[in-house]
Amino acid sequence: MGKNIKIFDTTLRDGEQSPGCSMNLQEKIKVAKQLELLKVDVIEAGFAIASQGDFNSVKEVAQIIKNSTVASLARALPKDIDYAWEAVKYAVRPRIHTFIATSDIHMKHKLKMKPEEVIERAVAMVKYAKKYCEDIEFSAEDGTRSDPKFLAQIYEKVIEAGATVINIPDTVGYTTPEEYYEFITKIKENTSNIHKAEISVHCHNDLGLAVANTLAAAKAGATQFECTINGIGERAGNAALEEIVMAINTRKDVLGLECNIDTTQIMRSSRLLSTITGVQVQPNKAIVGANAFAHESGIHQHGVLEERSTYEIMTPESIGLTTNKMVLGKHSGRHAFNERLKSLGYNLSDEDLSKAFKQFKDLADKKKVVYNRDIEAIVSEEIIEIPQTYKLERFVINSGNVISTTASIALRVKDKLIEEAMVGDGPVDAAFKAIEKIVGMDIILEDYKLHSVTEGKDAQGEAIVKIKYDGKMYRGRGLSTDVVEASIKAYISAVNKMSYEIYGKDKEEKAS
Ligand SMILES: CC(=O)SCCNC(=O)CCNC(=O)[C@H](O)C(C)(C)COP(=O)(O)OP(=O)(O)OC[C@H]1O[C@@H](n2cnc3c(N)ncnc32)[C@H](O)[C@@H]1OP(=O)(O)O
Ligand SMILES: CC(C)C(=O)C(=O)O
Repeated sequence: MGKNIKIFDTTLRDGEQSPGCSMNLQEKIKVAKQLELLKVDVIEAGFAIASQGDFNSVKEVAQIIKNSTVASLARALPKDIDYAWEAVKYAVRPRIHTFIATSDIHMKHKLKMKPEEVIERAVAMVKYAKKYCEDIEFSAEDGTRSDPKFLAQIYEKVIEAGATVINIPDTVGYTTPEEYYEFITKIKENTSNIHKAEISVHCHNDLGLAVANTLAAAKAGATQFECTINGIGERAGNAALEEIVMAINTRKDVLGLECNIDTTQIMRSSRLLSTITGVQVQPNKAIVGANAFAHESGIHQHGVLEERSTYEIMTPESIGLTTNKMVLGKHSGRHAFNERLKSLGYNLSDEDLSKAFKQFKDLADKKKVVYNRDIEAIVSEEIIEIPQTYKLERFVINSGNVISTTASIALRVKDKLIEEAMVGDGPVDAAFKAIEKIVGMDIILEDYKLHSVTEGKDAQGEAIVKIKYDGKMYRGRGLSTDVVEASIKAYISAVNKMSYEIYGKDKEEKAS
């Protein structure tokens, strides 16, 4: 059994302070319901005095949420506390969270208050809030840049006044894990009644240390972690809930912690928030980024296919994903490629697999990601058993809006290289004419279609060509990121079918 950590989610308050992340009432309710499903211990639903909208949101969330404590932030001012209470009083478990800055820089320049006045105000406001509500959290804003002796004094007094939770925030994301651990330890040593309150930490990510600092604080005795979904929040954001929680669960052995979160709701929570705010998480974001459970390199893919734990320290299922992702690209290997083929219903012989794999690698050199449709296209080309009587050796297109288009095509027919150049109405027409000349037969082009088989600028173009000869129709298909090449390949593929049909097995001799 590890030490139980309470998860205090402030997505709806500090998270909403992220530029571009404000949410309306309905959106806040949706997020709050999801946070309840996630089983967070505390939902900080807003800053009730900030606006009528924030007040209404905190109040509605307080009315709806049954299983989590619902808190509102309040400055150390009676009017703020009145608003906070008016909004949270409907909750099954209401909390007023009041704060005042304690660093010299904030007291002098922002509050314009002396340290004694700050202590006096903090105590008075905790007492004021306590008249309304049993559960009072007190935060010393800019805690980590405050004098720890002064902090110990203020915490001692607010606990005496009735604070049930004391928060030691790293408001500007300034501390480091070891320093934070020592800082909290010092405060504990100098606050005689600290055992009567829960110690909370609230870390910002200005140096990218928010999660590390939060976890280090647990060692010093913190039992409440403040965090947000996707790590949103003021400036560089807050400690990310999903990272904290998965660290707790995955490294129980070293951290010795546990929490009540239903981790299978993590992905859903992350996506809901992104959908609502329109702010997507970066692909390489820990836990919830699109690449967090994706493998592209052959060596990794092979390892994961053999045994997932070779490269996955947690399962995708544990955060609510159905599966990991094998991304096929230029770093992928044969194992992953073959696995994908099998999942697509193809069981290729070793020889066919080698051919298809070579084509796949060639394609992957040109495209960032190779999709299932690309693979299907490659395989259906590879497994065609029609002999390649005519093979494309090279082509050159000379085109422009002030010259006639010329296509020069070189085809290998057995051991001969035959090259022809023709003028046409555009590159495809010219190329088809040049091929027809090489083949030396009166071929009728019945149909020609071109479309993209995958997405993006680097999509593969698929050309379908239907030719007619002697009353019979032959269909060919060509693929390439270059649409002219796709068209030429399609035409040659149709010609090869025609040639096979006409000349039979000794077609190569006859055709040449
Ligand atoms: C670290 C944090 O994340 S703290 C939370 C930050 N979040 C927000 O500020 C979002 C919501 N804020 C707001 O909507 C507004 O700032 C309000 C409604 C709270 C206050 O608005 P205004 O009255 O217009 O004041 P304004 O924001 O310009 O200035 C802040 C005032 O609060 C005072 N103040 C700041 N913190 C505290 C505090 N903890 N306790 C008491 N007073 C405080 C400042 O000294 C300043 O006082 P002054 O107006 O007498 O000079
Ligand atoms: C109000 C406090 C907890 C805060 O948001 C901070 O210090 O960053």
